[in-house]
Amino acid sequence: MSASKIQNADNQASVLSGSMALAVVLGGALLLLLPHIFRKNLVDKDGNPIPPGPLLRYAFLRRYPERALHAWSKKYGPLFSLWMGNQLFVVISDARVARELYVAHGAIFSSRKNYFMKNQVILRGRGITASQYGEKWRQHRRIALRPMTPKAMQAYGHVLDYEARIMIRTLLNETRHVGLPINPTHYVRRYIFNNMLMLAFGTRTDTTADPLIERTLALATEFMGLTDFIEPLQKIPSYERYRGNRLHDNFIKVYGAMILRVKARMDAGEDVPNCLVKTLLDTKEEESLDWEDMCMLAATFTIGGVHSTSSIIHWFLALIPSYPEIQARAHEELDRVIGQERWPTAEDAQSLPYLRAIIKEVQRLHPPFWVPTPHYSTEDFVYNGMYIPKDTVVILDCYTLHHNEERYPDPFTFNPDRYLGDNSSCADSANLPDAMQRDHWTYGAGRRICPGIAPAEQMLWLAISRLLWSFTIRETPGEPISLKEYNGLFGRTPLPYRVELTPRHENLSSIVAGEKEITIKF
Ligand code: HEM
Repeated sequence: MSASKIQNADNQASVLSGSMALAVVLGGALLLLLPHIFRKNLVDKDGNPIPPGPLLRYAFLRRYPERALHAWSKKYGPLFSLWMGNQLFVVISDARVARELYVAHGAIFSSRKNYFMKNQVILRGRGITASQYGEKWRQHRRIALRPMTPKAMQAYGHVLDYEARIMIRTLLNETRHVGLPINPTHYVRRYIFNNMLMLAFGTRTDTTADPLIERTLALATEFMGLTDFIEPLQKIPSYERYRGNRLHDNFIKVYGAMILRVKARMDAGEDVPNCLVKTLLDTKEEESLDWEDMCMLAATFTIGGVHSTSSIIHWFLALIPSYPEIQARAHEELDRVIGQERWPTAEDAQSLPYLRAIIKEVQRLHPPFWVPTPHYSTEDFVYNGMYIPKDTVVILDCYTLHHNEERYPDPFTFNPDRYLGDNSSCADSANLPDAMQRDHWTYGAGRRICPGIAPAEQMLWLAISRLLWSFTIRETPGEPISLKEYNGLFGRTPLPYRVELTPRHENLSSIVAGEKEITIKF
């Protein structure tokens, strides 16, 4: 063999050994990566496997996560599992399974994962919503529920009534003075925000331009937007971590200042209405509450109520112009039962079944969250031969639950008729023994079910019944409202829109006139 041939053969051999080494390295890397790419199928000591689910692991679910969950539920059934990184998720898409796990076995499925961002950095284990199941959560929830008992809510009746009047009056004035059409966002948010301020702090804002509204809503939006990121990065300083710490400090600063103002009013002998903060100040020694407990409770209570409740009113206003025949039926019921001389009050709810059905149907088709706050399991459990290990995140797939054809025939159609004959409140409906009879799952389920259902239902009733009594609500010509798109990954509000509000009664101005806006100075 000539010297040059030998040289070529050597070259080829080294190229070959180079590519083999590369293949070995890549193969090794792939082997190491496989467990991070594909699901792990765990089994318990009796051989029960975890619920079936997709083959791959996911870092996160993109926009419209409900669509992916719905598709998977069709493929894998009403209880499936999903790996998000190294965390096992179990997804419930059926009413009976939801009741079995969340209600019948609530002692196992009522905790929260100790998420880094929301729980550890921002709320520091406080504020009910992110607290793990246990004594502190139980104690804080019991305290927060005090201003929302049926008796306490009766005492608030006139407050909610008053705020609904102010909302309609402001809308009427704006449509008159500024001209049509109108973006309802500010008005609806302020209505709910004032109610929440009364419930939490015994105070209100007297103008839509009050900077307090923007400030606290911005904090709430930031809270909802900040989520966890990859675990090793959580240990090192990062911008996200800085934002979480800053939000914690801002909660203390803003809500702490508001608590101190209530205290100053109480110290000055002012008759502060019953509210969460008054309860906290009165019982802080007896309940051993520290300053962070108080600030975080006030913050999450306010945040919990504002976005969720106002989002449903937004969806109602976005939706109703597309259904003139449904709006006409609601107007007919209002004219027949209430008439023109007065407008609906809280006491009229039982006499207006079609209106109540509309509100339930809006909540079914457009809840503020398709995936309510996840629960976390604290013991191993076997359901129907499927193993749910301790430390599993459990989520309620409300999109699939709310589009179940057996429970809601023709589920994608907005059809309030399906709720005619359902006289129960959402709170009572959640306690029905047959989960398939429950109206909807918008408020979650089990021991962590939303504690604010009673005020939320009353706020929704007063707002929606009075909007319908007062106005004909139409889409603005040339500005179609999207009912498919929405803002937010976890919370859902419609994209910004404007509607035309045409007063239905000559005496509307005199009905909403009268009382001056109350100013309560902090
Ligand atoms: C229409 C309005 C509302 C909706 C749709 C709603 C929905 C929810 C949902 C789905 C949960 C999670 C339930 C679960 O973990 O299973 C929740 C929890 C919570 N909500 Fe609401 N909510 C609303 C209004 C309110 C109001 C008005 C308040 C306060 C007065 C409030 C305070 C809370 C609190 C403190 C929690 C945490 C409960 C816990 O973890 O134990 N919510 N809400």
